Amino acid sequence: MPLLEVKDLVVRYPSGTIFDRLKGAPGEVTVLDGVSIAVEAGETLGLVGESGSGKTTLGRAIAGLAPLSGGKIALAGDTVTSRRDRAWKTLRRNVGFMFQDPVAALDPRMRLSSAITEPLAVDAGLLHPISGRKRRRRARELLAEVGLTSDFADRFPHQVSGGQARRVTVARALAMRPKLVIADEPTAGLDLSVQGELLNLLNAIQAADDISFLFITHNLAVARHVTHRVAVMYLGRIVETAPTKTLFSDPAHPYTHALLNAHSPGKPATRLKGEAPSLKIRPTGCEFHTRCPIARDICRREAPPARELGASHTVRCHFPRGHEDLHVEREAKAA
Ligand SMILES: Nc1ncnc2c1ncn2[C@@H]1O[C@H](COP(=O)(O)OP(=O)(O)OP(=O)(O)O)[C@@H](O)[C@H]1O
Repeated sequence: MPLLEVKDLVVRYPSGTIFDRLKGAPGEVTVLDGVSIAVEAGETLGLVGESGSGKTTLGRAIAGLAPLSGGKIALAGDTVTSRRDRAWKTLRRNVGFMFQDPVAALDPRMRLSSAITEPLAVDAGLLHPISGRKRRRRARELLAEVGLTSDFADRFPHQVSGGQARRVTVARALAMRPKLVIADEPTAGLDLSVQGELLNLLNAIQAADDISFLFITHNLAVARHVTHRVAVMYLGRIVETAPTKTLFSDPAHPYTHALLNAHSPGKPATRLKGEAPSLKIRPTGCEFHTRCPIARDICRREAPPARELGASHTVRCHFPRGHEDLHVEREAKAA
């Protein structure tokens, strides 16, 4: 059984004003549309895709920070389908979240010892508050775990560098001794040497405690370096999942292929051709057909089901690259 299993997850947010709704516009936008992923204990699953594809929303939903409109999240066998479930609290405890912007995530008036141990205080609640002494002791332990000296406990967020702030967010994510850490763009904005140090730290933490990571990143070179498997998101859906080596050597989905081409090693990253459609007006059939170089009629009509291409390799495409035998089957069905 995987540590984390997400099945058919749907997240919708209210959208538009009441006047838009009176004019017939939909009152909500579907940000995640039937997402399924699994993460094994001690595994790092990368989550890649263009900006706006829903990566952060998926991370937040798994950490219990976004409303669930459908589907389920199971962590170590405990299933959550809504915030009212008893297991939701267990989920919050067992999933640590490293926010994308560490400086914005830390309260500028809060000393780092309080910021790091805030999840403990929130979990303990007002009825059984955790003592200040315990919090300071745990803060010192956590600072040591992320390679910062205990004098950081008394500092404020503006008194630390970008790399140190990232370490503070790692410490905070580890406060509850989670089984899974969601790292949202953990290396963004860091220079190469600091990036390397942070990745080494995450690697050491994983090796010591068998923690699993969901590693959200734009940086495909980093994803290739640190992940065991990668899931590719497009418009709120997972379009391909594969072991990292397979994904980079034999991408099967035309979107994955385009994404890798836009991020060729040694060249500056380029934007993909065409604009991603709005979440409010989802294309019919395959969501990628409006930008896909090989789209055919069936792609405009029918959403492709998830298909197994090999060990842990799944794709949602009627005509996966390198699997022409499956194309024949699709074409015969279309005819
Ligand atoms: N609270 C919200 N209410 C309405 N729409 C939202 C909300 N949160 C996210 N969205 C929308 O959901 C979509 C996906 O956003 P999300 O931040 O999850 O994408 P992302 O892939 O993480 O992008 P980035 O890489 O830029 O962080 C975006 O169109 C965003 O505007």
